[in-house]
Order: sequence, then structure tokens, then C-alpha cells
Amino acid sequence: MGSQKVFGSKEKARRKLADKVVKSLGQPVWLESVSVDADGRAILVILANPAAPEAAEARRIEAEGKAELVSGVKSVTTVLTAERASTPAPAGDKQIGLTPAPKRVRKGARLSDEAMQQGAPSANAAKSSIPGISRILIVASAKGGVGKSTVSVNLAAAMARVGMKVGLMDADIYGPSIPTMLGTQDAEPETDPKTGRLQPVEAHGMKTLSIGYLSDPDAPMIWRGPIVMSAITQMLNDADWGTPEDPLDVLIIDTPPGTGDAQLTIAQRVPVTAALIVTTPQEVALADVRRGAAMFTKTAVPVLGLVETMSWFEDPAGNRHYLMGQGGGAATASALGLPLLAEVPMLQVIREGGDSGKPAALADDTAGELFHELARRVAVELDSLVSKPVPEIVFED
Ligand SMILES: Nc1ncnc2c1ncn2[C@@H]1O[C@H](COP(=O)(O)OP(=O)(O)OP(=O)(O)O)[C@@H](O)[C@H]1O
Repeated sequence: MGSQKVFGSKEKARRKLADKVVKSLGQPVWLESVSVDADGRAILVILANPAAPEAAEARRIEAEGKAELVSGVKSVTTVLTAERASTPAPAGDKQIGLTPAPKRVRKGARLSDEAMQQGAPSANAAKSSIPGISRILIVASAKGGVGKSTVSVNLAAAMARVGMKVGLMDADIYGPSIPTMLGTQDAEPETDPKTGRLQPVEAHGMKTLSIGYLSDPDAPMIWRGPIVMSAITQMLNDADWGTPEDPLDVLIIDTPPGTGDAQLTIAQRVPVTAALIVTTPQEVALADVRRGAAMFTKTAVPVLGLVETMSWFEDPAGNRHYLMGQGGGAATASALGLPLLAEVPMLQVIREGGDSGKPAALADDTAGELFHELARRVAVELDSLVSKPVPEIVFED
């Protein structure tokens, strides 16, 4: 949709609307570009200093507030991009990031064609270009609280259980829950004194890093845009996940819920091999999941499939109760032409595993088998995207 070339009067109308938005904002110097897509979504590219997140946030709130009021604008998306000369972060600032180096969007560039491609892997560059990481899988959901982190953790644990070299990175800035789910809340990643590189925390046979290790769990999470990217860039590039000779087979990234700019930025800037979308049955706000899938398509990230969670609850007599509706995940997957990779029922052991820091995937029961099967399917799908096979992993029933 957004990447389609649009000619004629519609294009003119969209340009006019974009001009109206620019005027409504008073043409500030920090406004890099404005475009409007065919759905009436205004996309604002805002320059921000990575070392001054509050100022960036203020710009963003101001811009969104004003642009939303322009008649004809249906929704607003902001993308923060780094100012050229960024000053170092103030000492004592709890950010872990270094200055990111995102490319700037050329003035007047149409976001759909250019910004969307910034840093995005090309369609056939399936392999991660980070030395020490063979593949990067991002786990995403259109809404919060659907069980995305639960799927990320258990998928990673199931893969590690069969001997894959797995990393799990928690990029969920709004509520990093992976440390709790792995029982590593008190861990603090060390830094190699010689190289200065972050050492991921080891848990249940996998390596992990989380924004949660670096922030006060009670502090409000206001990291967005450049700061998020700084943290993610450092966790990705400045951490010893693996070596070029002995790389991780897969790094799973738990992303923040939604399809806003935080997710877009990650999809654009991280050399992602593929994405997995998690949804609940009633979340068949098909439009939301479709929007998520469309975002990945635009950024040339292949979507492996959907995982439906909280699919049913089974009573002691073995009757299934579809508390959140039935068949929504399957219908959405089929509408999008994607496989439904798993239906995960509501199980007490899954919730307890998350709360106690011992993933349910590690047990020899229904949950363990289910995540084992999901891991197998994901490994196979990932394998089909990368020429080098997932090494010597035998999934047996
Ligand atoms: N299949 C399941 N059975 C039982 N409980 C589950 C299941 N999936 C998730 N939960 C529970 O639901 C809650 C929310 O799950 P989770 O934190 O994984 O969601 P999320 O989508 O990552 O949320 P957020 O928006 O905070 O990132 C957790 O308490 C988790 O233990």
C-alpha cells in the first residue's frame, strides 16, 4: 500500500495534506519530512538528539498532538532520526546506549520508499550481518499482554534444550519481563575489562540481555526512538553473543507490543532474518495483526507465521473452553497467507513458569512438548530462509 507509487490527483491531495501538517507544526527546524500515505496516515520524521531523550519526547508529543488535529489526517506516526552532531550522554544517565548512527532521511524523501528501506535488510539478505549471530528472529504482537514474552522465552528455552546456541534479547521497553521469566532479575551483565563489551547473562542454556537489567524496574519507561535504538544497538553490536567462528544459531528478540515507531525502527535498523507474530484468538482484530504483518513486508522482513496463545482452557474433565473465541488465529493466518505455527492453550504451568523464572518449555509435559514442536517448526522455517542449515539438531518426538 504505502510503497506503491501513486500518481495523479490523489498524490497531489496527499502532498497538500502533508503541507497542511507542516504548516500546522509551524515548520520547526527539527521536522525532517512529512508524508501522507493512501490511508491518510501522516508520517513525521523528526530530528532528535540521542543524548536528550526528554527533548525528543517533547518534540514528538507536540508534533503528534498538532498533526492529529489537521482535518484529513486519520492517524499519525512519528519516526525519530538522529541529529547529525549528537553530544555525548550526560554522565550518570542510565542509558546503556552509545550514539546510534542511523542514516538521515533526505529532505523531501517519501518515507514509504526511502526511510522504510533505511537499514532494512534486502529481501534476499536473509542472513544476519552481525558477526557472532547467524540469524535474528523478532517476536512481535499487535497488542500488549497477549503472551509475546512467554512465547519468546519458551521458544528460546526449547531451542536451547535441544542444543541450539540461542540468545534472547529483551527489547520490550515498556515492560521488560524476560529477567523475571528467566529468574535473572538480580543479574547485572558484566563488561569485559579489556574489550569493554557486554557479557550476556547465562540462563537455562541461553544467553540473554534485557533493558530490564539496566534500568530500575520501578522507574517509568520513557525510552523511545533514538534511545531505544541506542540500547538495542549496543545490546546487538557491543555484546559477546558469539564469535564469527562460533556464532549463535539464532538470536530471538522480544520486541515491544504494537506496530508503532519503536517496532518500525527495530524492523528497519536491525538485520532481521524473520519475524514471528503472536496473537490471542479474540485479538482477531485482524486489522491489527494485518498492520503488523504489513509493516514487516514494507521493511522486507519475512514473517514466518503466527502463534496463537491462550487458545483454550481445558477443565479437569478434559473439556476445552474457548474463553477468548475459537479459530481466530487460524482465520487470521489464512487471511494473511501465513502458517499458524502453534496454538498454545492457557496452562497454569506456563503462567507459573513465567512467574518462577523456570520456563515451562523445560518440563516433560504438555507444555514442554508444545514448545518443542513450535521450536522445531520455527527452526525449519528459519532454515528455509538461510542456506546454512541449523546445525546437527535433531527434533524427535
Ligand atoms: N498460554 C498461557 N497460559 C497461561 N498463562 C499465560 C499464557 N501465555 C501468557 N500467559 C501469562 O499472561 C501474562 C502476560 O504474558 P506475557 O508477559 O508473555 O505477554 P506480553 O504480550 O509479552 O505482554 P507485554 O505487552 O507486557 O509485553 C503473563 O502473566 C503470562 O504468564
